[in-house]
Amino acid sequence: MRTGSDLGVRLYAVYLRHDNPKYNTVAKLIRLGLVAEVKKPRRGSIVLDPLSPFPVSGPDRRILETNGLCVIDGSWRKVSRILGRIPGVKRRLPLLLAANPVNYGKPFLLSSAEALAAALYITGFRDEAARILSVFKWGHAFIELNRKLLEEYAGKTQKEIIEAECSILRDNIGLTVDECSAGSLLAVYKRVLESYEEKGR
Ligand SMILES: C[S@@+](CC[C@H](N)C(=O)[O-])C[C@H]1O[C@@H](n2cnc3c(N)ncnc32)[C@H](O)[C@@H]1O
Repeated sequence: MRTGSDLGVRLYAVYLRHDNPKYNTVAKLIRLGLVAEVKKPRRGSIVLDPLSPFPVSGPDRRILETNGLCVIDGSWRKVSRILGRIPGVKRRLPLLLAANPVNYGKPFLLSSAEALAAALYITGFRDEAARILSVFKWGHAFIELNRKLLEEYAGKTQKEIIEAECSILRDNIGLTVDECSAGSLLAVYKRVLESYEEKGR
């Protein structure tokens, strides 16, 4: 079996063990040797944090190649408080929809496996993204559901990705041109996260 280190990108997880390991996506990826568990992110690695103002973008590929990619796996109720204290090159993902059975169709907040796969896809590691998703029964649905969006973001700069997200949100939730910026997108995503925290997912 291929391991995290021969996927082409080193994948890491800070695994906080907040939920049932039977249903946890990172627990499975660690078990299969596709992701290495770490106590804190490796120096210089990209850390996936939904509250970063900066989206993962094409030029991040070089950082992934040299320093790897890290996910912080915990309960959505607790993880936002913890994320702020974790060091690293923080990146959020652009707008995508979850395809896992718990949150199917819901925007922005993805399972750890989906988040890793999305970052890999956007930075041009499509085979690696497919490999990560292939170990879940529902994994293929993530790319199918998000193919158009992923293609729109893949290889683009942060500025281009923010523009793409703004036009999607303008069409779907009526965000106005004046409002649309990295900061206003972050405010939208913060509200999404707060609603998850309230519902206790
Ligand atoms: C909060 S944990 C929940 C994991 C879930 N229990 C599971 O089994 O996969 C999900 C992690 O994936 C990453 N993630 C998910 N959605 C993201 C987004 N929109 N932007 C950046 N990172 C995201 C973050 O590291 C986040 O802490």
